[in-house]
Amino acid sequence: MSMENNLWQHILRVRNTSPLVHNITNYVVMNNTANSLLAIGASPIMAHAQSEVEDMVNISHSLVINIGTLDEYWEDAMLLAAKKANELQKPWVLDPVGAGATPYRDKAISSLLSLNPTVIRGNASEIIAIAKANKTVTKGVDSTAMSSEAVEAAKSLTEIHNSVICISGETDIVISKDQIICLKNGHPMMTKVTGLGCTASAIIGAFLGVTENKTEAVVSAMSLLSIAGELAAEKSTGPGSLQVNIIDKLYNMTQDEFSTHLKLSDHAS
Ligand SMILES: Nc1ncnc2c1ncn2[C@@H]1O[C@H](COP(=O)(O)OP(=O)(O)OP(=O)(O)O)[C@@H](O)[C@H]1O
Ligand SMILES: Cc1ncsc1CCO
Ligand SMILES: [Mg+2]
Repeated sequence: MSMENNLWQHILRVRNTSPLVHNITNYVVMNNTANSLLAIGASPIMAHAQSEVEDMVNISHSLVINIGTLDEYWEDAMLLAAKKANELQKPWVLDPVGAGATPYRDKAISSLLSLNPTVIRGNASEIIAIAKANKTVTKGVDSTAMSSEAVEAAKSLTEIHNSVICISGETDIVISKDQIICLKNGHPMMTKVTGLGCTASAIIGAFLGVTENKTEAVVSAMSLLSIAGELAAEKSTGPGSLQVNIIDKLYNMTQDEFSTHLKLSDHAS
C-alpha cells in the first residue's frame, strides 16, 4: 500500500487510541501545544520536575523535548527523561529551538543528541546549526543554497544518530536513511503564529506513540498540521484567528479534505 493511504490510517489511530504524550516544552507554547494535542485526539501532559519525569516517561507513549526556554534545571530533567525513554525503548522527539543562537543552547543540544533522539524536528537554520556545532558537516555551502545545505546536514545527522530528521518550512522535508519525502502544504501566515514548529514536534510525538514506521509517523504529523494551517488560513483574517482556526481544523479535518489537499513527493536518498 502506498504511503498516502497509510497516513490517514495513522491519523485515525491517534484519534481512536489517544496516546499519552509527555512534553518537556517551553513556557511560550505549553497551552497551545496541549490544545493541539487534544484536538488531534492525543492526551497531553506537561511535566518537568526531576522527581517525576522518569515515572512520567514510564506511563507515556512518547516524549517530546523542546529547549525553547531552557535552563540548567530543565536541562537535567530533559536528560533524565530521554535516558529513561531509551531504556524503555520509547520514542522521543528533540525540538532544538534556537540552535546556533548561543553556546549554552548548542551545548545542551549536544548532550541530548548524544542520546540519539528518535526524531529531530527544526527549521532549516536550526538543522544546519546542529550539524555544524557537532561537526558532522565538514565543508561550508553557499548560503543561497539554504535548503540543500539543510538536507546535507540532515543526512549527516541521520547517519550518525539513526534519527529521522524533519526540516520544516515552506516545504517540509522528512529525511531518513533511505528516503527523502517533501511536503508542500502549509501557509506563509503560519510563521506569524508563535510556536507552530513546537506544535509540529508535539504532534510528531503523538504519531510516534501509535505508529511503528517512524518516517510515516513524521509525515502524518507534518501533513496533518500543514493542511490544517492551509485550510484554516482561508478563513482567518490574521495570525490571531489562524491560531484558533488551526486547532479547530486539527479537530475536524475530514479524509476528503486531507486527501484532496495533500502535496507529497517521495525520493530515494
Ligand atoms: N513559508 C511557509 N509556507 C507554508 N507553510 C509554512 C511556511 N513556513 C512554515 N510553514 C509551516 O509552519 C509549520 C511550522 O514550521 P516552522 O518551520 O515555521 O517552524 P519553526 O520555525 O520551528 O517555528 P517556531 O519556532 O515558531 O515553533 C509547519 O507545518 C510548516 O509546514
Ligand atoms: C518565542 C519563543 N521563545 C522561546 S521559545 C519560543 C516559542 C517558539 O519556539
Ligand atoms: Mg522552532
